[in-house]
Amino acid sequence: MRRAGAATARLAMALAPHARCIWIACGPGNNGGDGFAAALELVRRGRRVTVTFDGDAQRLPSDARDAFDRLCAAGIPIAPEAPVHFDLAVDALLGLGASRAPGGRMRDHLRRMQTRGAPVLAVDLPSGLDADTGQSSVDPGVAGPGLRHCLSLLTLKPGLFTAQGRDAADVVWFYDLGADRASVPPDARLPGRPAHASRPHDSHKGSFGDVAVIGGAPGMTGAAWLAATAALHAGAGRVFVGLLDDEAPSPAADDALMRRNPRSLALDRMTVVCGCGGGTAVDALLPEVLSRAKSLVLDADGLNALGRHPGWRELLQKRAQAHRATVLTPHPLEAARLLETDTQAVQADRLAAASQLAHALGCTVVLKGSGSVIASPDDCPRINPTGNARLATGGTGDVLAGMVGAALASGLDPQSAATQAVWWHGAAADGWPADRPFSASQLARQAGLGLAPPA
Ligand SMILES: NC(=O)C1=CN([C@@H]2O[C@H](COP(=O)(O)OP(=O)(O)OC[C@H]3O[C@@H](n4cnc5c(N)ncnc54)[C@H](O)[C@@H]3O)[C@@H](O)[C@H]2O)[C@@H](O)CC1
Ligand SMILES: Nc1ncnc2c1ncn2[C@@H]1O[C@H](COP(=O)(O)OP(=O)(O)O)[C@@H](O)[C@H]1O
Repeated sequence: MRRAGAATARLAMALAPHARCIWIACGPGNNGGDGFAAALELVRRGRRVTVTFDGDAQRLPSDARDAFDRLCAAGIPIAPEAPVHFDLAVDALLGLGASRAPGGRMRDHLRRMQTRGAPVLAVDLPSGLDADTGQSSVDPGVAGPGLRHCLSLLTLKPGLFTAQGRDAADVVWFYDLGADRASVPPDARLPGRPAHASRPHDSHKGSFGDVAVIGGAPGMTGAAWLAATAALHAGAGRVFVGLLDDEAPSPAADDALMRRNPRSLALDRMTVVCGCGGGTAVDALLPEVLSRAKSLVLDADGLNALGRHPGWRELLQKRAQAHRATVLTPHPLEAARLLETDTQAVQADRLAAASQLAHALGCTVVLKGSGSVIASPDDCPRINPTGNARLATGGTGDVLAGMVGAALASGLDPQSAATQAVWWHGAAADGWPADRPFSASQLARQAGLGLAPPA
């Protein structure tokens, strides 16, 4: 606890070096104890603190009680009220032990921290955030840049990076408390920037694979063109578009895209991206696609078709037995349909939902949304750390499907292809110039990414 307190104090001083008042809001458990220890350290270093305590000193766990006693012995009072002005707030109300939504004075304190415009540093976890799932019992609201920080102790928690976690925690710092946890298996991994490998000079378009996009039913052809454009810009060798609307004209998209009758495609030799704007028309082709595609990305209406025809899931299992790569890219509603549940249940535990689907269907699953989860049957799930709410606009999922297709076509295994494509897709949105309008069609042309070529 002393180490946690000292680390919190150091970070507080770095975040607000000229703070005239640091408010430390302490709760009834060891998270509060970390707050007491931080307050003591800050006072030792000459900082002015106001400490509030929402709990009962007689019922503090022993380490927290020690820290509380040391604070009292140093003559640091517990303030009856939160300060009117503060330059930094330290949220040490609830950490891992939060068992219900904060109420009463604790809730008022959290609201005060969120609305005063001063930065907030949460110790270990933002109060009310579930460490495993990223569900928050407190509305995290929206904060400006640099206003929310979380110092995660001992381990990084999955909930900081998915669902509501990214809004609640925002900037995540990590201190391992000096403990060696190398032997503890992780619940999830955070992928870093994928390796940037250059293409060998001695390569040709056949070296990077063929992608065929099958989708684009009447009125929805744009989705298929978006996926195809993204696949092309992401580096696929050749990209074919098999529209389900025979009559639709080809837009003035990239000239390099090749239009084909979807029934004439050599599926066995291609990476097929199926479902983008497919409507129910995709149903007529899906069994053949599932049976024959060399590798497959199933998105949108392809996933919905699978929900309507549970018998076709067997074809996915057969693909797995034949070691044919398959990646499903559901958003939470599509995942809910496949799991026969609702969106709320999927969002309540995104890691579990993605893993359950991956196991049930024997393929890699990308559960999209803030902190996309990538799960494969026999691998630790990944939580993608890139991306932002710019992506919350129509068509960006089609772009992702095309990017995953290009990555698979280049020879990457499904888990790596999905992880790398999701990473670059998010990174493109993160690096988007503030003065440039964002749209899925613009994004599709930025899909040129650092996808590593096959080993
Ligand atoms: N190995 C560890 O577990 C470590 C724990 N540390 C700290 O200890 C924290 C966990 O401590 P605790 O397990 O004591 O848990 P917390 O400090 O999160 O709180 C648990 C207490 O809060 C009460 N409580 C739960 N929900 C409440 C609500 N909504 N309103 C009011 N009271 C509520 C519980 O009845 C219990 O008394 C970590 O988050 C971290 O800050 C760190 O010092 C580092 C090491
Ligand atoms: N708030 C957000 N933060 C990060 N990524 C997001 C956010 N909203 C959407 N995305 C990403 O944008 C894409 C949207 O996909 P999807 O919902 O299928 O849209 P569409 O069907 O319109 O193409 C996904 O990759 C998703 O992860």
